[in-house]
Amino acid sequence: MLSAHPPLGRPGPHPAAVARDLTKVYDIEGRRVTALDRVSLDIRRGHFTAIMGPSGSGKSTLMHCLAGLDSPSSGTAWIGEVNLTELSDRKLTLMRRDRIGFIFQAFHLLPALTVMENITLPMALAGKRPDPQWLTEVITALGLRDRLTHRPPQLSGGQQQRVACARALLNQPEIIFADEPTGNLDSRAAAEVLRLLQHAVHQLDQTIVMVTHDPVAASCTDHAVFLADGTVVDELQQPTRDRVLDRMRLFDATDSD
Ligand SMILES: Nc1ncnc2c1ncn2[C@@H]1O[C@H](COP(=O)(O)OP(=O)(O)OP(=O)(O)O)[C@@H](O)[C@H]1O
Repeated sequence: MLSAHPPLGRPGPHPAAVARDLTKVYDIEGRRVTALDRVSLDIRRGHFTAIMGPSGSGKSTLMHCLAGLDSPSSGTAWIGEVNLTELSDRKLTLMRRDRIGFIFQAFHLLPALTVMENITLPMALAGKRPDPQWLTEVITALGLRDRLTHRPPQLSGGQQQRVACARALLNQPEIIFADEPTGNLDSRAAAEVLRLLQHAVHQLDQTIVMVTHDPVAASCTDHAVFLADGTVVDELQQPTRDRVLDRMRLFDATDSD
């Protein structure tokens, strides 16, 4: 299960996740669609990484392969030292449950459960008890102390996404994958969720990978990776909104060529 992967040559601690030559080809009624074409990438531990690119560029496919939600046609994905492509389905399920956190655009909370029950459910299903001190810290950091007995339908979208963030953080996963986490929120609620994700990375040492279309969201990250046609075409360190917008305009220019 443990195997070394070739380093991309960057300094720093062992990456939280690694892609090497990840390729994903879909076959739709005899028509082959290459969603990922030999993508190699290191996700740095303790960093906030954005995955950006035009619609259909392969962002979700890359995230799903890195998170063990989908299997590549060829190439390898690691979480820490574990090669996902060598895991059985059962071990992959345990890996996702125990070591990976997820935040989705549509929150995916259970409406009949309270906020507290939603936050603690994944750990309860894994037969684990949260560390009480950490639970309090997460609930406080996400501003949910007064909401714990509420149910999701009683909350705004921003509040629901904060519950989903708390649920993802509680297990202290090695890495959190967030798929358009601000896609359903107005700009104020989005800014709040992004601030909390930044806080989780910089104060709580969490690693987060976020797929986003939004240059403002990308500007909250430490590193933006740009995909086009299933390949990595650019990366920006400490991206600002304007630099991300400039990069996105290049895609528009290429599209209209
Ligand atoms: N299950 C699937 N079956 C067939 N083709 C797929 C499947 N999932 C994705 N694709 C194709 O793979 C390519 C990449 O899709 P993907 O969803 O990863 O892109 P994306 O960058 O996340 O797009 P968006 O920003 O619109 O969500 C697209 O051409 C898409 O049509």
